[in-house]
Formats: sequence, C-alpha cells, structure tokens
Amino acid sequence: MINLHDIRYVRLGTPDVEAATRYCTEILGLQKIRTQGNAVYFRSDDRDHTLVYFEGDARDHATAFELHSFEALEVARKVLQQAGTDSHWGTDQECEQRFVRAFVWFLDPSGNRIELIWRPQHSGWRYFPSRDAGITGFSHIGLRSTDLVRDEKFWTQIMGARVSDWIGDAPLLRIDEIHHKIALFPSEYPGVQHINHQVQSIDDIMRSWYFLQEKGVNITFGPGKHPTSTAMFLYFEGPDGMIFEYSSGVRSIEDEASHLPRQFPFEPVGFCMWGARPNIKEFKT
Ligand SMILES: CC(C)c1ccc(C(=O)O)c(O)c1O
Ligand SMILES: [Fe+2]
Repeated sequence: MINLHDIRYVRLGTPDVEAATRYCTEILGLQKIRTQGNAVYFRSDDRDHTLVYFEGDARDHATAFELHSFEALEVARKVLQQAGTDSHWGTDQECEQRFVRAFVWFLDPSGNRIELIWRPQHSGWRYFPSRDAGITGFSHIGLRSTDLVRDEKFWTQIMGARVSDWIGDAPLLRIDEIHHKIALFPSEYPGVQHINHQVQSIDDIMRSWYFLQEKGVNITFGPGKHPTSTAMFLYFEGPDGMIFEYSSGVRSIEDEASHLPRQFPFEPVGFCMWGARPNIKEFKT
C-alpha cells in the first residue's frame, strides 16, 4: 500500500491566467509568488506554493501528494502496476515547474491526474497575502468520482487513505489525523470539484461572507457547519466554475483504532447542521 504524507498542491489549467491571478490575490486571499513560463504560483502557508494556474484547458487538473522518500516513489510505482494502473516519472522540466526533486504521476480510476512528489520546496518567508482572508493553509480537495464505490476501494486499498465518514456513498478520506484531505464527490467526469483553505476562525468566515457578496462572488453554500468534520464553512465560485471553500474547526482523529466511520444522509442535513442548503448541482437530491 502507498503511504501518502500530505496533500501538497493543485495545478489548474485556465484560458485566462490574468483573471485567475486577480481572483486569487484580490478575492481568495492567496499570495502570488511568481510567474514562470505560462504559469502563476500562489502560496497559502509555509509551502513554496499550494496552487498553480497555468494557461490551458480549464478541465486540466492535477493534485499532488508528498511521499516520504525517493524509495517510496519507486514502491508506489510497483504497487500501482500491481493494481493495473500505469504510472510515469515526471521529466526534469516538469520537476522544475513543480519545484520538486522527483515525481510520479498516474490517473486514478475516474481519470483524475494524481502526482506523487518527493522533496517539494518550502519557503522561509511568512505567507503574506494582499487580502487578509485569515487563511492558515491549503487543507483538502473535493475530487470528482464517476464511481464512488470503486474509487473508495482504490483510495483505501491502494493509496492508503482511511474513511472518516460517508455522506451517502461519498467518503471523506483521511491520510493523517485531519478528518479528511480528500472528499470524493459524485460526478459524471473527473477533476477537482473544490479546493479548501482553512481559515483561523468563524470571524474570518463571516467577514468573507460579507466581503464576497459585496464583490458579487457567487456563494454556493453556507455559511454553515459540517456535521462530519464539525468545521464551519463557506463555499463560493472561482475562475472557470471552480468552487473554493473556507472552513474552520476541522476535527482531528487522534485515535485510529477507536474511530468508526459514521454514515450521514446525502441530504441537506448530512452536509450542514445549521440548515444551509447547497446550491451545488451534484448535491441536489
Ligand atoms: C460538501 C462536501 C462534500 C463536504 C462535506 C463535508 C465536509 C466536512 O466535513 O468538512 C467538507 O469539507 C466537504 O467539502
Ligand atoms: Fe470540503
């Protein structure tokens, strides 16, 4: 089995890198750190970058997870091969674009591009955004799945993730003590469905709720509170229809042995314990 250390970055194609950059810096609250070639890199914490927008197809998404060692990358290739999944080494140029020493990429059973990376670059500088949204770091993604049961098996049996809870058949998957780093999301096509940044407190969520409305940003869900992770949340729309989530107060699962995943209904009460209703197509029951 593969042992994922942590989620690291998301790379998104976009036909309009300039608009995406304005959104990330003026609305979302990320820090632009560089433009390199046709790509712009953003920070949200002490990692070199956690989000990249590059010029390309808006459906071209990749998510990276850090592994512990170079040997772990080699083992991962064998494990994937045994599972019938082709994987490939990233080229030197691709490593330079990602600020990693080495990486392996593959497509999960739904067709999501996943990158397993070794020695990603850190920053010695404080994360310093131009808009203070209270972000403390990039934390998880909603990952589209065309077959939740099949993909749960892949992510738990091959990738070493554990189910923290289910909403309907959609599992919230952890790879460390944080309640989830991946939320599988029912969909007809692959891709990243949402990108979560943790914010410091409920005050940041409410402040952003007013701020985003004033800026005319489409709020798709919340403010609310997830019964699953107990995090308070706000979802809103970004470039090319990508959904961003701020949340605060995600629960940790300290005792692996005693945690039993709980089943929540795929209904508004399964998503929010305050009564907010999602305006997200795939959640409409
Ligand atoms: C609505 C999505 C799938 C979802 C559900 C629950 C949580 C949580 O418990 O924190 C999320 O973060 C979600 O994005
Ligand atoms: Fe989420």
